Amino acid sequence: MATAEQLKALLKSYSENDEERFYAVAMQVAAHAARQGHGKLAQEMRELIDASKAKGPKSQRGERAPVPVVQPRGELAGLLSVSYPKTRLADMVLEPTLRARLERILLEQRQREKLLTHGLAPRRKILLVGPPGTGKTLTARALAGELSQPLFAVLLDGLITKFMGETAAKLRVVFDALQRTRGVYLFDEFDALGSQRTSPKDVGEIRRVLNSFLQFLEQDESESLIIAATSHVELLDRALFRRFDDILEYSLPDEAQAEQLLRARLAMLDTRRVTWKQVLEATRGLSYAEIVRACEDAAKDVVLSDSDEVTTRGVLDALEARRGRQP
Ligand SMILES: Nc1ncnc2c1ncn2[C@@H]1O[C@H](COP(=O)(O)OP(=O)(O)OP(=O)(O)O)[C@@H](O)[C@H]1O
Repeated sequence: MATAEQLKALLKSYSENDEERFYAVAMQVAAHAARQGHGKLAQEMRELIDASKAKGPKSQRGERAPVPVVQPRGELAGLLSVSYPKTRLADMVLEPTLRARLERILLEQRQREKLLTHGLAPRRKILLVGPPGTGKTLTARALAGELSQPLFAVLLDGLITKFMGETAAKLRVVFDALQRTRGVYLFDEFDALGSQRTSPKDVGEIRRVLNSFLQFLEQDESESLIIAATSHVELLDRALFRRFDDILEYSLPDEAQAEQLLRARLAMLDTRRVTWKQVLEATRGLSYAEIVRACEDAAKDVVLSDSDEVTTRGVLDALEARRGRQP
């Protein structure tokens, strides 16, 4: 029989439409069955997998692909990119206070009518701060997924450099869209916009852009959730902070969080012989994103060597290789 972890991984890859992972886990289940002496069952499973694969990717089988409900057009197309994430908060490893605060935002969003009838406004303007790879973008995806709303990523680079001189006008276009189409709007790498007014690099343009942004943010009474994310909180002008309903801080994972992440990402493989203590020590100083990539590398090595057993050495090497890539 498949292990509980394998079943979980199977269900997760199915719900995320990750066909490749689904087949990989299914093959692991078959291998597991074979090792347990259920050769016939294992063979049947492999045949079912091969038959399904032979039909080609599901997305190309003439089945209806999900049709995006909204697609930015015209001027907006260069300013917003839309996606419809299926991510849930439960997919993230989060420090308990942070999880509670995100759940609070969701609760207020879900109960907005109730709050509004009592003259109360739900939290809507959120600032996320913390080092790269700690889940700020993933949070925006999870909030959109939980609320079944589209995620609009604001293309800040385009906004500032491409339309130099017209940036405030472009910002207005974004805020108009935000009013018209309810969704989760992510201003990622927000520091590009909100750099300190006194910074030497800071010429008039950035200051004007920042001021317009602050004004738009303040005036905005839409139903959309506005999320600004930055890895450089020190670059932000303090004046920005009071315009947000909530400021959430992200940090690198501690050992318990790293373990949760590693176990979840290696769930489709056999990790029974891994010495977690040693592995966890090696995760120190790495971000969630780096640990996830190390898991992918370690898992690929296992699969490519026709095994399903993760070794301590394998994970340590993958983590070390990721650390080597740090700037
Ligand atoms: N808290 C987390 N729980 C689970 N996975 C995570 C978490 N944080 C990051 N990841 C993994 O790392 C990837 C990159 O994370 P994300 O883009 O959200 O980081 P970020 O904080 O927005 O970084 P940046 O500042 O570089 O944009 C995610 O897609 C996910 O695979």
